[in-house]
Amino acid sequence: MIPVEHALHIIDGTVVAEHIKKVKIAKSLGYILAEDISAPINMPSFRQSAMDGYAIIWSDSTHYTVTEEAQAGDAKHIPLQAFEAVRIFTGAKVPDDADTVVMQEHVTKQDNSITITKMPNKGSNVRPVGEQVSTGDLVLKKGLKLNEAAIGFLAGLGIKTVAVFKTPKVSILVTGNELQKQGKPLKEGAIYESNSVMLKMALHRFGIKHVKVFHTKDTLKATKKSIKNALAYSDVLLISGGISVGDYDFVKEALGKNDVDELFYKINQKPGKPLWFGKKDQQFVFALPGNPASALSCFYVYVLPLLKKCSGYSDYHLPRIQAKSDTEFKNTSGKTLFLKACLKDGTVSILPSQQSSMLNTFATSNVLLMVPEDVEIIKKQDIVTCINLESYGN
Ligand SMILES: Nc1nc2c(c(=O)[nH]1)N[C@H]1C(S)=C(S)[C@@H](COP(=O)(O)OP(=O)(O)OC[C@H]3O[C@@H](n4cnc5c(N)ncnc54)[C@H](O)[C@@H]3O)O[C@H]1N2
Ligand code: MOO
Repeated sequence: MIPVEHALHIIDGTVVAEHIKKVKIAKSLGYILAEDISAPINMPSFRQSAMDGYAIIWSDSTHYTVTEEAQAGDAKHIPLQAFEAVRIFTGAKVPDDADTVVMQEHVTKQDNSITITKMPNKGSNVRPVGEQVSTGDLVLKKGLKLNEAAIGFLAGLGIKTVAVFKTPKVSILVTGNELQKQGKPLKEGAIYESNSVMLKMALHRFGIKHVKVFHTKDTLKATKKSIKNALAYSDVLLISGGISVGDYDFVKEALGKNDVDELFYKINQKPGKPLWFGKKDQQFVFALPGNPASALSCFYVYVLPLLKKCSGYSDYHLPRIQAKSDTEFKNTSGKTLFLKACLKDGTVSILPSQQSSMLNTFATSNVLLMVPEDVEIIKKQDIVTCINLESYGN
């Protein structure tokens, strides 16, 4: 059995290959940029008016004659002399000879002449060429998570496609003869299968929408075959159940028979002690304990970071935050605990139903309170470390 920090260190040390694809920018939301982006054009690419008003050659005079009009989109060259003004609109090309735009609110107009009531500084309201970025500037760096602002910026630069990190293909393999689908009354000795739905939702929340689910009966032969089938489909395989020490827990042996190399098995933690992690070439396998709260807790602490790493994130662990506990809790297990808890206004409450079979209070948890293996008691007012379950894909 290895300590939690050791298992996390193994996840951190796992080298993942860069899988990259080109996508249209409108399909790139939420992906991590896999290339540096240099500006292909100046932005703006011409001197732009920042206001609706009048373009002039700045002088001490407040009187100007309006000679022409420049609309947004106009490309024509408009010559301008001293004491002349060009009626201009926001976004329009400022005549080459003009150096200043006066807002129309600071002007009174009589026929074709204007009087400036509030003279701006020379150069006002003219956006210079390349004010935002210049051609060739490194404007977005590889590793950035693409949000709507970044995509809007790319669109403004005229860029149509970008290279992003692919999200891994994930499949789930569910083990357990006792499992029954929803829709019919429970048979004696059976339970409704919930882990595949839960894990699928956790993957959906991260942005992995297409998840293939496999099922196997609890025999070595069937488990071995199902793992083979699931591996044929996936970059990352999540197995639920069958990883403990019972006579019908065949997952570990079946993984060995499929040449998946073990990277760790059994962590000194609760829940999730029998978590197994391994690798076959560039494919990764997590065998998650079947108890629902164990499976979900392991997903947050170990699986999600690996998925984020494969997807190009450099900061891939869920953030840890410090909070004040309002609950006393004894840790007599000598294990690191991940407790279902609710954080509000800097104070964290440990919830009831901590057993690994129970999801009822996980449903209202927004953090996992982490109790290190050597801490025997958490007292009220103690500052504790919490894993934030809400800032998921940042
Ligand atoms: N003698 C020992 N027994 C157990 C140990 C141990 O160290 N020695 N470890 C316990 C711990 S801790 C855990 S966690 C579980 C993990 O067992 P498995 O990963 O082999 O999981 P299963 O036995 O298949 O299932 C455990 C539990 O979860 C329910 N389950 C399973 N799959 C699903 C599903 N898809 N949806 C909902 N619920 C599921 C299953 O019915 C069991 O109740 O082992 C302990 N035993
Ligand atoms: O590790 Mo198990 O998840 O404690 O029940």
